[in-house]
Amino acid sequence: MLVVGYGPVGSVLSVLLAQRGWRVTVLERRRRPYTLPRATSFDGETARLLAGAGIGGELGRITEPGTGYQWRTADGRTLLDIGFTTEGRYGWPDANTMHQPALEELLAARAAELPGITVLRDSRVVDLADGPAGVTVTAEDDEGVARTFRARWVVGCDGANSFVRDRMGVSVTDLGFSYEWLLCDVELREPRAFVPTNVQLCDPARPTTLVGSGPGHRRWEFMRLPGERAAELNREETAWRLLAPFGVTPDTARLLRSTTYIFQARWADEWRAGHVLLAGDAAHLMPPFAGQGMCSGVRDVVGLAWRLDLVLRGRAADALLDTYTEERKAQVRESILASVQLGRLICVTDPAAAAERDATVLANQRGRGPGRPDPALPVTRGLLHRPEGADPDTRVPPAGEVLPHGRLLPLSGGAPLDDPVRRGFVLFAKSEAELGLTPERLSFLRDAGAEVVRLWPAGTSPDGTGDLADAVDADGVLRGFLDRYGATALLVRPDYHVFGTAAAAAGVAALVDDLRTRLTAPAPAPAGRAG
Ligand SMILES: O=C(O)/C=C/c1cccc(O)c1
Repeated sequence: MLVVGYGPVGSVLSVLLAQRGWRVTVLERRRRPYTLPRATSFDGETARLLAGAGIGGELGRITEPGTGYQWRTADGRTLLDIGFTTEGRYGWPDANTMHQPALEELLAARAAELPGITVLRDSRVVDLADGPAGVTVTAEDDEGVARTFRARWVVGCDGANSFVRDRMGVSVTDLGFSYEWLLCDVELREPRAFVPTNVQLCDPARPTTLVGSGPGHRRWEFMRLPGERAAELNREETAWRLLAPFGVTPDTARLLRSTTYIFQARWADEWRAGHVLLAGDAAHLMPPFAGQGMCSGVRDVVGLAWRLDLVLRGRAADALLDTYTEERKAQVRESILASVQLGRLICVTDPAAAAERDATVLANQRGRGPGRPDPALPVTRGLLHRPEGADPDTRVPPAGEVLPHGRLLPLSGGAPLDDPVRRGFVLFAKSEAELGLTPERLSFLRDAGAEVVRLWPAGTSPDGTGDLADAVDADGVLRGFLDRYGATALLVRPDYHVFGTAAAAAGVAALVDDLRTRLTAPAPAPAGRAG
């Protein structure tokens, strides 16, 4: 496996593959880790996915939970007020602010613990050729010395200006929604409270964003006004002048960086061409207003890692990788559209248009403003179970939904068990459910790396084997989820999206058989596929 790019997305992918026993070479063009922040936070579902990369124990140290996200008019009225909880649906705070270099350090340390990951810095990919058996990649160092690599699969996590994407020759859909902002990252010299953590000042005189970015760090973002020159904004004096009204001066803060950045709203139309795949910013870019850029990249590689693992182990056909583009592109498109919608409300510099926006939002408000998109969007197409007779283009809930976090306790009591979903597919079934799984179906599940976990009601202490196959659903979350859908069993994918549910033994058999069919189905027809 070869990964191009060693930002958070490339490192999470490398770790997830190495955890599954694969050798991964990473080619990174920078000589040294990039020490400046880009993303400032990740949501609770992304935190759970990052924990799956083995850094859950350390996330609390490098993050600070966000308390909320408030939008204010120029005269201080509240347009939107979203509270974040520290006990989110996915077992982590809803919003986790961070200093990105700290996250990257954590991931690099995790990668170093694992055998199988080789990170080659100062390696700029200059050529890439796909063939029937795999990909040949050439990289050059700063002196122009070239090295050639061969890999069965290559994943381009090489950012907005992705070489891999360009070489794949895929088209890009660009919504043309783009503004330039000045980003000022500061380290505060003294602790200071900001309530809520994230604020949008919807002032047409200067749309401004204030966000937390991890312990001791914050970011201010200032929109470039019509007629204002980027070169003027890019001066350090400008940053200090704009920060001063917020009490941020050289006496109170250190300016880590100030730079302008033009956000965009676009996605690659194909994320796979033959043995080459895309993830993260190489595949999509979005405005920052819902805090979903990096989170989407992490979701990409979580969805990719388990698919690649099954394909590499010969348990799934290559065609499974086409469901990656199908699912992720649809999800990311929703996140981009939602972020653009927020951006259209924020990036307003005409006072009359701003007054009209304020009046409209306030009139419609009744406690609700323009909503933050639910970060954990369901998968709506791709690798999902559809009961017999169901419309093949329609999702049947809860298929596709993201499973909430449920604490599992060992039958003998004691500390919660490690989350089994991190390791692969899991068939969760109520302890009293008749599963009727034949040895042949059980053997398919085992070969696919799937576990079967019988869920006992909270408060019970039944006799059992005491292993992971039996667990107490400590807070009733998972059994409650099953009850909501009238199900006795559910098959969840390694990315926590529900594959499907069943209400009786026949349904469980159908669920397992459908998974097998979908994993092993060959690609329909090669026509029209690049690569
Ligand atoms: O986490 C959120 O909901 C929003 C984060 C955000 C908003 C605006 C600009 C940013 O850089 C981050």
